[in-house]
Amino acid sequence: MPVLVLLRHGESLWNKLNLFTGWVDVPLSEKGIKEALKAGELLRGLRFDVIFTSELVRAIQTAMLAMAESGRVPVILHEGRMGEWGRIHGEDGKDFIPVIKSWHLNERYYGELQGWNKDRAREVFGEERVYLWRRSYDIAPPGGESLKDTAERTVPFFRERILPALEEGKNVLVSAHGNSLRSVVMHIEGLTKEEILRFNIPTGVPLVYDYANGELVRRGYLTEKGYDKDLGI
Ligand SMILES: O=C(O)[C@@H](CO)OP(=O)(O)O
Repeated sequence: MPVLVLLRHGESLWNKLNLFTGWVDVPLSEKGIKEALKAGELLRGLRFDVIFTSELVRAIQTAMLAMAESGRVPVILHEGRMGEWGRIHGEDGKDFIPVIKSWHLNERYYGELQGWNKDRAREVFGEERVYLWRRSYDIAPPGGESLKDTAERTVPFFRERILPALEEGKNVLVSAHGNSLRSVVMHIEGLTKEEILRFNIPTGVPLVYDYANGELVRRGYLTEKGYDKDLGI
């Protein structure tokens, strides 16, 4: 039975500084690197056939680090000259996992909030307003994307690229972001606008689904103690 794993990147250097990040392309912190390696350890029993990541380095790093000790080598499929010159020829190079990057999986574009400290933003704009910008379905931060706007690019990508891979029987890892993954989970689980307000995904904890008879069935968050089915909403 094919498996879908959704993985929010480990802590980034801007998560650590409590700054709104969005499309600002910052790397993982040391804690984030450890979280990614830990996720990889937990996922060791699964053999992934394809990996999808956003175009942002924190998601790419997370996927690569998680796969570091998997016994197989994740290889980014670049386009253009990089793609031509990076082609694999020898038989020995066969055991790789294709990594497909797409901006469709990028974090919500945070517009004018990118670079603001989250506590400072609450002081200036008020607790309630900032909460709605961050967690509501259709209230967009100034100049940025609401979750609904984000879903307009993540969900078609999910339908057109990720679901077909599952239908082909492939095990799929998706390494992306808090809000881009919230929009995907909202779609998979059919969450309401009220439920999505309360839903957030922890960094570096794999959320696992089984794909059976055209349906995704939640196995839950994979932790050291096993699976935890509770989405916390
Ligand atoms: O800053 C961001 O890009 C995101 C994820 O860290 O913020 P939020 O905590 O509002 O989801």
